[in-house]
Amino acid sequence: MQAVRAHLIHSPERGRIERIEDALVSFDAAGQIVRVADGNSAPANIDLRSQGVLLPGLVDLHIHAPQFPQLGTGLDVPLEDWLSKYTFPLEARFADLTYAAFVHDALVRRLLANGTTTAVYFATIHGPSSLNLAETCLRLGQRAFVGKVAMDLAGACPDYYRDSDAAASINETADFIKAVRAMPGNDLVEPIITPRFIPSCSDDALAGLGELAASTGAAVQTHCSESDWEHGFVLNRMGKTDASALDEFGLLTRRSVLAHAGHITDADMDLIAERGAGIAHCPLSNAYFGNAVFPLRRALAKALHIGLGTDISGGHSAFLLDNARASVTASRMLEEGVDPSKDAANRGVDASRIDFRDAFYMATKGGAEVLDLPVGAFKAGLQMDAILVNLVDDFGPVEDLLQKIIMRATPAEITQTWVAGKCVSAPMVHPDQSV
Ligand SMILES: Nc1nc2[nH]cnc2c(=O)[nH]1
Repeated sequence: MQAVRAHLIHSPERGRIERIEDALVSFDAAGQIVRVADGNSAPANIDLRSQGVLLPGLVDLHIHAPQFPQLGTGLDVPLEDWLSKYTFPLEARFADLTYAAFVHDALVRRLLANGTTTAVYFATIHGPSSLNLAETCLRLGQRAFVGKVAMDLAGACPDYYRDSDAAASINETADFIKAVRAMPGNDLVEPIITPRFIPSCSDDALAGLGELAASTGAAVQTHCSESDWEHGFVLNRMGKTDASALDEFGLLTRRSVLAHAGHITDADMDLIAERGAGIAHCPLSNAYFGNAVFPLRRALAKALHIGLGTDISGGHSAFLLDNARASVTASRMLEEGVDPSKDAANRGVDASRIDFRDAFYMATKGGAEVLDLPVGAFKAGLQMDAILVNLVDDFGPVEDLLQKIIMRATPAEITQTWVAGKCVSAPMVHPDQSV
């Protein structure tokens, strides 16, 4: 048993923030929290009270690992052109395992340093590079879901970057699920079935992957109603929306993560809520590719499971808190409207704003709920996944600390990252002093 003494802030339920001054968090060898008690109730192994405040680790629901090399660039064209101009050529380079391993190592270290304790990844179409990403997460101690990307539709995908046919998409995904589950000592990484999006997959591939989800119980991730083009393309091909088509293919389950979902209808929201599927809200990426602002508050009011995603590299930041604050900003723009030539009364959508409390919940416990993972708060039975935040230039009352962290903390102010009871990143600590 280990015990960490620290000041804590968490949001065990949406809308409720709890600050616990001087707590003792005790956890077992598997990282499971056994007790949260008063700071002086028992001896501590580590005392972090003078070094900042401990928050639950950040849960990033949507990352394209192979797009890390182009982070911050290429956002000058719409989604459909961005894929063929920049993204497919870059992802195709991951056939080279040496290159893939180099990028994966850099990315996972960067995300851990930025406080991402749980990451949901799209890898590439290649089995070996996808498995290398899963191995990298396990080696560096990041909790993760990793998906080998399935995309087989000739004409929609370039010949140099696609699965040879539907059977290859299905069989290679099945092999990948087995390989990840068989990684020695794997208690952190799960495979996730990953049809890229409906436009790049044949009906046969989607149906086969849906059957695989049922037979393996694996989680599912895909893009859903992301942009006008994508939403319209699916309506045209399927005669229905992404959400209802995914449902018919068996791909809309309690274990599904739908990225973006900016154009879902009210009926889609009801269906997603009924299935218990979750949404990865990616406000930075949506500003470039989404053509609209996701009606987040309306979706939260329907009790959908919603967390946040960086969408590296559709979003230009590898720091989830940049998306937390962007979710607040985007909601304010939706509420107020964006076109000053319209009069104020008709400019925006009433009752759309969220604030830092909702953003904090989505970045932590909300993301955990989407994944049905025992993380996201400090409570007996949950895992000890946490970040130590040491805000510099903090002069105000302690009541404002969380708001300041959510709205303006930098990656450098995240000074330790803990996953499953182990400190896996302490970028500001000299190796000689590491815990
Ligand atoms: N943002 C984003 N949307 C997609 N839709 C299909 N592929 C992608 C991708 O790589 N990024």
